[in-house]
Amino acid sequence: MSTITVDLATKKYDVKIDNTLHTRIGQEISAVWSTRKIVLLTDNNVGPLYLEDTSRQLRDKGFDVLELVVPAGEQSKSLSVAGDLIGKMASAGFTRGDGLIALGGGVIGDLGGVVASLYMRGIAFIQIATSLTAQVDSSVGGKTAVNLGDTKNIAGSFYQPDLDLVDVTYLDTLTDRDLVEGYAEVVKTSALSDQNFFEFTGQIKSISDIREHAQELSQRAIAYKARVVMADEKEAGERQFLNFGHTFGHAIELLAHGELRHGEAVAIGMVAISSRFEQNGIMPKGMTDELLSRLEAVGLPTQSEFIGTTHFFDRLINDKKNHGGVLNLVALESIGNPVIVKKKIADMPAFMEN
Ligand SMILES: NC(=O)c1ccc[n+]([C@@H]2O[C@H](COP(=O)([O-])OP(=O)(O)OC[C@H]3O[C@@H](n4cnc5c(N)ncnc54)[C@H](O)[C@@H]3O)[C@@H](O)[C@H]2O)c1
Ligand SMILES: O=C(O)C(=O)C[C@@H](O)[C@H](O)[C@H](O)COP(=O)(O)O
Ligand SMILES: [Zn+2]
Repeated sequence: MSTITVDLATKKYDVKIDNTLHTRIGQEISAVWSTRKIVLLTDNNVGPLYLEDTSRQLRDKGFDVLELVVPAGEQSKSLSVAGDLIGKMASAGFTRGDGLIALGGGVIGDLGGVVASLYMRGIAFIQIATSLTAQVDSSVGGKTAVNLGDTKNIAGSFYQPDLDLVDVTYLDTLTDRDLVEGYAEVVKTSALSDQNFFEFTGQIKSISDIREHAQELSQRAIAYKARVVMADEKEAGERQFLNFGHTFGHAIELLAHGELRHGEAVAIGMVAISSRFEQNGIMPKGMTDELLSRLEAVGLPTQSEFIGTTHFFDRLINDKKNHGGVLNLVALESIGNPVIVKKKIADMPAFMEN
């Protein structure tokens, strides 16, 4: 088992990575939580696969489990779904000393984090990450959020879990499309992190390579993300780097109205911003091709007809790196050396053309 500790000013928790954790859920959770009422939140894809066994393990340790299941997919990251869950918890008599466990991918983690942070102004929270996106990225670092209309992650909080369990065995039941989506975040992290990690993603040539190396990819991605989050929990500075490809990615994700997964949109966003910065001399020649080869090797999309449209530019205003009409865009001076480049939103159409 490998353990990466996220040590923050007000909270310290472990991310445990091991392929036997799914058999030891009760043991791992009872080691950090006293017996209490628990919401076990999942979606209707993960539920039929893992809810019964997870619930049983928790009950065997004396926890009182309320299973709550939402429809799978981004649509469940909404204030109305969060409100519905909070209502169900209140009806079931949940109190401040109780807890919520998110058993699922990034949607369940982000939604569960919002609910845990709002219920009675905050109850204890644990993540069991079942998708690659959740394992390599979303379950670590405490960003929680729901979407509102056509704005992505607009309502949320920084709310750290007490424990994060990452077991790659769960990926056996994940579809290739959902696996590959998560891999886009791994490519992102490897480029931000260091040459050695970037060379490692350069050796991943197929979906079966991702599956074979999932645990090492997770360990490396989590180690990098944990370091960044420990240095800048609330995204005042270097945590913005984790948003590489996301300013364009989130805009494309929304304009695609559910046709693109988050990671797919991020793949397109990384390529689009890199090729602009490469042409402007901010990123070195050849780096966009390096990213492209990694993304294309596993079949990720790398282009979108939405880029450069009026709707696309309109969406940039909701980026959290928009400070008074100036965007903090993430570029890479070299692998392992991300930088922030400031651009006025009003100048973005010209930036994309020249
Ligand atoms: N908080 C963060 O730091 C952060 C980071 C990255 C992404 N995100 C968010 O995460 C979301 C994307 O995450 P995702 O790709 O995990 O999406 P998701 O949670 O929708 O999971 C993708 C699909 O896989 C299914 N699934 C999950 N685990 C499974 C398993 N083990 N077996 C079978 N099916 C399984 C889900 O039911 C869903 O249909 C987006 O909303 C994105 O904005 C958040
Ligand atoms: O953890 C972070 O910080 C990230 O930015 C990770 C991203 O991969 C993730 O998609 C995040 O949810 C984006 O957040 P937002 O602040 O741009 O909404
Ligand atoms: Zn992301």
